[in-house]
Amino acid sequence: MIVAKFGGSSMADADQLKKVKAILNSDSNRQVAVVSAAGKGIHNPVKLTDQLIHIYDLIQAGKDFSNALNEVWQRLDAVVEALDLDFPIHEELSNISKQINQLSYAELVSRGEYLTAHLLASYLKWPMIDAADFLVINSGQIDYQASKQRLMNITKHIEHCVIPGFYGVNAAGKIELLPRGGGDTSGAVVSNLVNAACYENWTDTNGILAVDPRIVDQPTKVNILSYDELQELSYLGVKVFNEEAVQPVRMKQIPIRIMNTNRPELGGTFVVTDKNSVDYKPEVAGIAGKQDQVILTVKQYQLSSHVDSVIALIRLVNNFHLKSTYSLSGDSISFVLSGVDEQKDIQDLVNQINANVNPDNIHVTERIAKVAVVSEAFCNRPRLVGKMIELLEANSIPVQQVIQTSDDIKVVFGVANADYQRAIECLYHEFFRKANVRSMVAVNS
Ligand SMILES: Nc1ncnc2c1ncn2[C@@H]1O[C@H](COP(=O)(O)OP(=O)(O)O)[C@@H](O)[C@H]1O
Ligand SMILES: N[C@@H](CC(=O)OP(=O)(O)O)C(=O)O
Repeated sequence: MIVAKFGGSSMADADQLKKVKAILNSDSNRQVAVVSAAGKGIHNPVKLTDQLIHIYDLIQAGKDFSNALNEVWQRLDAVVEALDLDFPIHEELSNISKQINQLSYAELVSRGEYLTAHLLASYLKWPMIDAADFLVINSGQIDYQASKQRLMNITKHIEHCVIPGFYGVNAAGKIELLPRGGGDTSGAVVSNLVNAACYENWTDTNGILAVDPRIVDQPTKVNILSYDELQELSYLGVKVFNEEAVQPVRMKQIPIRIMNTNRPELGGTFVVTDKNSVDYKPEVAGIAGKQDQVILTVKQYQLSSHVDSVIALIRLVNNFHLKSTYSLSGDSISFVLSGVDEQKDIQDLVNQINANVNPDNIHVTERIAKVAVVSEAFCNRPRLVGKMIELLEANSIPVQQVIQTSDDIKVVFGVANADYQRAIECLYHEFFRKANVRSMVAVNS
């Protein structure tokens, strides 16, 4: 059995739903479709989820929300009309309208996936199984045992179904949302619950691309990834696959395929349980990054042997809820921090470190971009990092910091914000464009 998750871009309008139907019908193993709320598309510049959040905000502010609500209704109605569905959309919408002032944030926002799933189910003539009837989420944690039991009870005699992603139900019986982008996690959890042979994730790019397509025009697609590589790239912000969606499928060693709903023939990115079983292994799996990072280096004589100080430092950084990567050497620890909005934050953190750990020295470098290269090859190609630094410096991009994680899967280079784009282009050119030419020459000779 294949679980196919379709992201918002695949559910954006009637034309997209036609493509989804063709994909599902082209393989009889695709028995479960997990869907996100209608996303951005040619006719709709705003995601349905964001439209519903806007309505909730208007209600809370006591403002008129009738126009915003009308836009949502028209959008959904247009799909029903175009596909000639017999789903009672007006009844559903008027039920929601009647109680809209009493709905919680999660109840209102989850109606995006709920209604979108109903539209697809009606189009396919498959049953729709509401995630609120089986997916148990307590404070963000999935209860696999309870969810499996409930799902098995519902699906005993069902061959196909459509399931809305992004939400479930908590112990108190209330709708609970996953974090934004959580549709990927729903698809992964359902794959786990039904022991899927494959988890397909359908989106609007040709798979995982070697770099963000907003930085490099039409980057090459990555054909094969390991779970670790995918997890790292997702953690680094490769938006196409949610970081939290890796673990549920990894637990059961279910392969993942990330594919383009608009170009299914391209085959997408395949995430395999054992990358060693595959012949073609490029040096680098992907490149990702972010600007406006802060590097915080704390120096103290023989720091690495003072475990209490190291733990205290990590805890202090965590208390600030900043996303961080760190590397520890004999006398110092360096953190690359994301999400530092205010100068005040960093000063508070420095003050707390001084008060609690009293180190020899603290050094802060701001306006840094992190450029992260993900590759399983780092562990057996130790000179690869040096080659990358030489390449950047030969292109007049000074590398201010290098952090290599202890699992040898990722190297993060700190460069000036102004050099961000060029650093990514330069690494991409060397490890993907030139590598492609090299492999073509090898094949042809
Ligand atoms: N390395 C990358 N590979 C593929 N897509 C990426 C990458 N980095 C950023 N993206 C962006 O992620 C988007 C897809 O993610 P998302 O909007 O969540 O899709 P969906 O609506 O299908 O769930 C792409 O349109 C692309 O702009
Ligand atoms: N609709 C939700 C959940 C989701 O995963 O959407 P998408 O698959 O379009 O990223 C959101 O916008 O966050």
